[in-house]
Amino acid sequence: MKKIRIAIQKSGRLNEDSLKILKECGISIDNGKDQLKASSRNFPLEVFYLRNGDIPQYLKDGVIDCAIIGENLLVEKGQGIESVEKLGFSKCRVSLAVPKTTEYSGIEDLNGKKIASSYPETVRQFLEKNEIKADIHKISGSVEIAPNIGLADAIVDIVSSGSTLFKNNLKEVEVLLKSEAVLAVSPSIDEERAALLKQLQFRLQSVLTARQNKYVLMNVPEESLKEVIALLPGMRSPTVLPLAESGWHSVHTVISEKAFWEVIDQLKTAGAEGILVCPIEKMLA
Ligand SMILES: Nc1ncnc2c1ncn2[C@@H]1O[C@H](COP(=O)(O)OP(=O)(O)OP(=O)(O)O)[C@@H](O)[C@H]1O
Ligand SMILES: O=P(O)(O)OC[C@H]1O[C@H](OP(=O)(O)OP(=O)(O)O)[C@H](O)[C@@H]1O
Ligand SMILES: [Mg+2]
Repeated sequence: MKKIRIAIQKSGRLNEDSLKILKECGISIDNGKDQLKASSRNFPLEVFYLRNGDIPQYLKDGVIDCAIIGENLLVEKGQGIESVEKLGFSKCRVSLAVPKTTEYSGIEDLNGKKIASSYPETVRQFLEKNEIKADIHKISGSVEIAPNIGLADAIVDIVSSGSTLFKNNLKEVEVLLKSEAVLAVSPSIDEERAALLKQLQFRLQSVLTARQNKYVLMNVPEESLKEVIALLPGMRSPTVLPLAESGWHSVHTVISEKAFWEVIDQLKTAGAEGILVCPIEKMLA
């Protein structure tokens, strides 16, 4: 039986969360230190530990079937590679920044300027779309230093908290794209492995949905029951069980975390007490 070959980043921003999500999918990986390839004991899967930046080419060549990579790389190097699942971690944006002291009134200001970036293709597409003629200077790291040493007038790089820009006296003026970790698939995946990919996706979806939802339990007096149930944006409808003390009920439901914080005060006002919020491990459609 064939195994599906998945690439994850060897070390860096994506490594830990990629291994974590596979583990939550119930996939155990025999992971020796400094190993570049490992197999799963309980799922027909082989893991290849590679540089994030090299992964799109491996996918195109068909030597791996799928990978967890930053979505931004698909714009840079991923023509023909499909992203089949957003994974919700490593959220960032690719932005253009200029020195704080530069007066910036709009994209036209970039005409004739020099832009340093590790993502030249992303910059090229952005300039072409906006009909700007500027020089692109490719550097592979420490991009934020470029304007300070006179190498460029602007930079395009990844921004998350913005603290690297801040420390280098730069300001973010354009967001080129937003990114998060995704499951990307080789255009030449075969049928047998595509079926395994579907199984993997099903597991990933159940983990991702579970992460976004909470199991909520609360005690509700008889007179508040109708009002509380009306407030709950549940899946189908909540479970209502009697408490040992008469006139009281235990109400159980699943709520998306965001929605929960919106209704919590209303639930308390309506008479709900002893509200417990528990994580869900898996949620199957
Ligand atoms: N500061 C950040 N916050 C959130 N996500 C980030 C941040 N920096 C990068 N990322 C995301 O994580 C991915 C991997 O970034 P990282 O810097 O670890 O690797 P890389 O520079 O692409 O390197 P390599 O090719 O060496 O593996 C990026 O493509 C991007 O999608
Ligand atoms: O907005 P912030 O939260 O400051 O994050 C942005 C920084 O994070 C990334 O670098 P990373 O730390 O991955 O180092 P690298 O350049 O060695 O990849 C990116 O290249 C920025 O420099
Ligand atoms: Mg980086």
